[in-house]
Order: sequence, then C-alpha cells, then structure tokens
Amino acid sequence: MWCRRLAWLFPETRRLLTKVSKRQHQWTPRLQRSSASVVRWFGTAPEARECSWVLHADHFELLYSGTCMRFDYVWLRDHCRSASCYNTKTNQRSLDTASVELDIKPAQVRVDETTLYLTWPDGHMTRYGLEWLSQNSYEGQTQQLVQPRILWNDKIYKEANVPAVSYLDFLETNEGLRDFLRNFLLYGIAFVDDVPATQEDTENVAERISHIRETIYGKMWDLKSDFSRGDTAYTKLALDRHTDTTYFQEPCGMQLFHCLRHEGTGGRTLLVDGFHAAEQVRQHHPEDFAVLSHIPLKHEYIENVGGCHNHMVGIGPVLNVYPWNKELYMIRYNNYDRAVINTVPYDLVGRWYSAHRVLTTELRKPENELWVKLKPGKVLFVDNWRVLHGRESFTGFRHLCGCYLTRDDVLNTARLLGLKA
Ligand SMILES: C[N+](C)(C)CCCC[C@H](N)C(=O)O
Ligand SMILES: O=C(O)CCC(=O)C(=O)O
Ligand SMILES: [Fe+2]
Repeated sequence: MWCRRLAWLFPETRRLLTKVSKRQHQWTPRLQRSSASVVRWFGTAPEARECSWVLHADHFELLYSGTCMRFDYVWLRDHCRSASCYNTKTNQRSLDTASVELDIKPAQVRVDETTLYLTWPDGHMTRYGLEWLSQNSYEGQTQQLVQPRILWNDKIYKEANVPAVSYLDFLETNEGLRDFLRNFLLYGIAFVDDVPATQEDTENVAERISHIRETIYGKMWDLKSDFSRGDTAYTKLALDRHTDTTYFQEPCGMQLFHCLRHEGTGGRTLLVDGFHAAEQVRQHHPEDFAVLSHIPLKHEYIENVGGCHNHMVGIGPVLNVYPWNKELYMIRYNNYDRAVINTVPYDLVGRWYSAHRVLTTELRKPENELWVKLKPGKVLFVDNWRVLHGRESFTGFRHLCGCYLTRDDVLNTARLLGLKA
C-alpha cells in the first residue's frame, strides 16, 4: 500500500497515515455479530434488494444491495431530514448539532423495502431512504468520482473529434452551452468559434458561463509583447507548459484566451493534459506521485514594472488529490514562478526533484503535446487546474485578450444544466 511506504515523509504525515491504515483495516467489509450487537435480516421479496443491519456498540452497519456501509450514530442523528431538523425550502440544517449527545444510539431500528426508521431515546424519529444512504455513505463516495474526465494525449484528443460550439449556439441556446460545458468538463479544454474579435464580445462569451475572476491583471486582460507587466508572458519568448497563478492560494480555476490579432510567425499555443501525465506517474512511479502530492511548496509573483507592484505567494503541493477517493483535482505546475524551496527538509529535497523530473519528462513527451494556432474568432477555454498551456516564440504584432473565471461559478452553471461536476 503506497501510503505505508510514505511514512518517511513528515512525522505528522506518518502519524496520520498510521491512523488511517489502522482504521481502514477496521473497515474491511464483514458482518460482525458480537454479543453486544443486534442482527436483523429483512425478509425480501425476490425482486427487492437484500438488506440487513447490525447495531454495533459504536456504529450502525447496513448491508444493502451488496455494499456494506457503516454509519456513526451522531452522523445518523445529525443528518436527520425530518421537518424539525432540516428545512427543505432552504436545503439547510435546522438541527443544532452541538445539542446531540456524542454517545447517542437509536432506541429502536426498523427497515422495510425502501426505508430505514430510527427512533432516538427522546422519541424523535428519523427516516432514511436506503438509496439516499448508499449514495451518501462514505463507502458509496469512495467508489465515485467527483468529476468524470477523459484524459488525453494528442492522438486521443484529435481522434475524439470534439466539436467546437458556434458563438450563437453558445450564447442563445442551452443545448449549445450544455454541449460546450460537457466537453469542457470532460477534456479540460473547449473552443467557441465565430466570436467577433473584440474584447467586449469575448467578455460576453465569458459571462455566459461564469463570473469573471478579477485579479492583479484586471477583469479582462490584454496580452501584447510590450512588457507592460513584469512577466515573461509579455515578451515574444517561448513559454514552456505551465498552469497560471500558481502563486495564488487558490489558483484561478479557468482561463479564456482570444487572439484578436497576429501579424507575424510562430506563436502557436501548446496544450498538455496535466492529469494524463500525472496518472502515468501514479501508475508507473507511485512513490513519485506520493511525493508530489504530499510535499507543499511555494510559488511567487514579484512585480515591479511601471506602476505595477505586486507580491503574491501561493503554497501547496504540485498534485492535489481528494483524500477519500484519491481523485486528482488540481495540478500546480509552473517552473518560472516556483519560489525558493524552503518548506522541505534537506533530505527530502532530492526526492522532490527526482519526482518533479519524472512528471516533467511525462509532460514533455511529444505525444502528449497538442498544438493549436489561435485565430481571431476562436476562443479557447482552459481548465487551469488540469491542463497546462504554453506558447511558441513569435515575431510581429500579437494581441491576445482573455480573462480568468471563478471555478465555482463555472461548475454551478454546469450543475444547473444537469451535468456532473
Ligand atoms: C494571463 N495573463 C496574461 C493575464 C497573465 C499571465 C500571468 C503569467 C504568470 N507567470 C502566470 O503564469 O501566472
Ligand atoms: O501568449 C500566449 O499564448 C499565452 C501566454 C500565457 O501563458 C498566459 O498569458 O498565461
Ligand atoms: Fe500562462
């Protein structure tokens, strides 16, 4: 098990991991029948789903449609959806959780085909739909992804022939918007075509799906090679693959690029699926994956050019995974903006550099590179928590406009259109 092998990381991590692996051991599905437990089998009609339960001293165990779930008693009382505990108009809890005895245990338990009925010592009754419980149990969640994705390299993305949505469909139809968002969530990139090449129209496109995230670059930003800002992006130089705003505590979720004009050569955009690369690392070099997902480091933006004075610092690991299902949710990768490494003990620094090298090698494989030339009219959306971007050096006059989007609002729009996000 990879987390055991990680014990050398930090003492805190080691203590946590020992606890987790002990608890996981305890959680192996099995039906316990100690003398303190009560076992009930619900006699089922042939088509009904089999259900049984055990009232253990410290938790409730429910076997339903093949899955063994375990619930803490305070959790069961706290999640009661009765009218006095939960307001279905606001979808908010009314129960004061602090009023629940921490050693509470149901006085009576009953199950029928669809529902679990718990009666608490004070007589209050809680009803749980068995389907609701299996959806919302920890065991159910560990088997689900928060966001389903299709990981890609150049060949996979090209063969998928993902269609761009046209400006009018995107702005005027919910289907256009939904198709666009579905592809964007699946691939982490998406294109809108036929957008008038102005900043105002680009802004309209952005605001169709989200609030714009205003940053030190403003709300809508312009990018020309005029060094109007103290960053390599504002030159004609090539930029290696990276994610933006790694130096924010919460890096910007999404980014939008529209090339309004380019008279010159070069300047193609490079896109690389960071999660595809990271999953390769997880599969072939699990210890390197663990290093990159546990060791926090700083990124920094220091600017003193013209009237612009900024000093931003963001701290976090390169790879970010949800602890309960190990799903990747964010990559923070920018070698330009990575700050002095001073959050890592000297004897781990070498491990971090070699893990970073393994990821970088994967990210740089030519077969993982998707190159596109942005043209006026074509707006590119990039999931900045997943897909890295870069650019080729260029000549001549080049003008990009764009903005960052607030991730929560993009996902909100997607959920309201019925997408899983
Ligand atoms: C996109 N825009 C031109 C506004 C900013 C560029 C920011 C560049 C910075 N090095 C970073 O990677 O975050
Ligand atoms: O010039 C480009 O194509 C992209 C530059 C860049 O990385 C950025 O603006 O974030
Ligand atoms: Fe960038």
